[in-house]
Amino acid sequence: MDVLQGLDSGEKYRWEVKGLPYAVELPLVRLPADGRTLKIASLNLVGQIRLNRDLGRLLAAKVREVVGTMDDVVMLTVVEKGLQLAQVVAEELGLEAVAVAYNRIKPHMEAQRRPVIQIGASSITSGGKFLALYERDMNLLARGRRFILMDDVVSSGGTIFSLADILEEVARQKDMPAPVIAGVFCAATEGEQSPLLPAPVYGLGKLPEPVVEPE
Ligand SMILES: O=P(O)(O)OC[C@H]1O[C@H](OP(=O)(O)OP(=O)(O)O)[C@H](O)[C@@H]1O
Repeated sequence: MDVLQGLDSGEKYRWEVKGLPYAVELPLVRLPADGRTLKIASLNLVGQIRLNRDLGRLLAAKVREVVGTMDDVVMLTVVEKGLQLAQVVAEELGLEAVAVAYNRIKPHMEAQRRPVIQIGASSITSGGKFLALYERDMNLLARGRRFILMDDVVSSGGTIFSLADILEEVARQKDMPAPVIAGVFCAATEGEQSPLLPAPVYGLGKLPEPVVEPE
């Protein structure tokens, strides 16, 4: 069964996840990266209702197993491709809200009048980017004692490092103790994970190492 319904053309990677009763046929795509071309299996969960639901339920079970009670935990996630997955996980865990890092400062954040944190980041797919956190999410994070970081994919770890930096900055601005990250959760890890990541990474499945293509 191809839950992506064969809507992507071209070569595919068959992605299998323990506990998921079907494999997912991911398109292999080529990305520009520092003057090179990287070939990756593209997991894009945007708009994939069934896949987000099924992966989200599995991931929520993993969070419960690792983190235990959620009473003191706030989830921090990041736009764009991880957001629908985070929604399902949060619903499964009974959370009323999660903190979200946006990819830019937006007008409704009233950055001239209210606190906003913006930091640089990078990811395998986007290269250089920005993450922005605004007042409401800063205040939500300030209620946490432990934190979990949630994304669809962890590859170079650049996005996760920047989410951890955001948490540190919230702690600094809110005069909180150093943040305790109880785990990093994702649908898939890609390639080898950096040993410097701020917490253990719990992925449901693995994506193949990106391949540098010859010029
Ligand atoms: O471990 P990394 O190398 O940081 O890669 C993983 C990140 O890259 C992708 O996001 P992307 O930057 O493409 O942004 P988007 O989700 O807004 O499209 C993905 O959704 C993760 O957030």
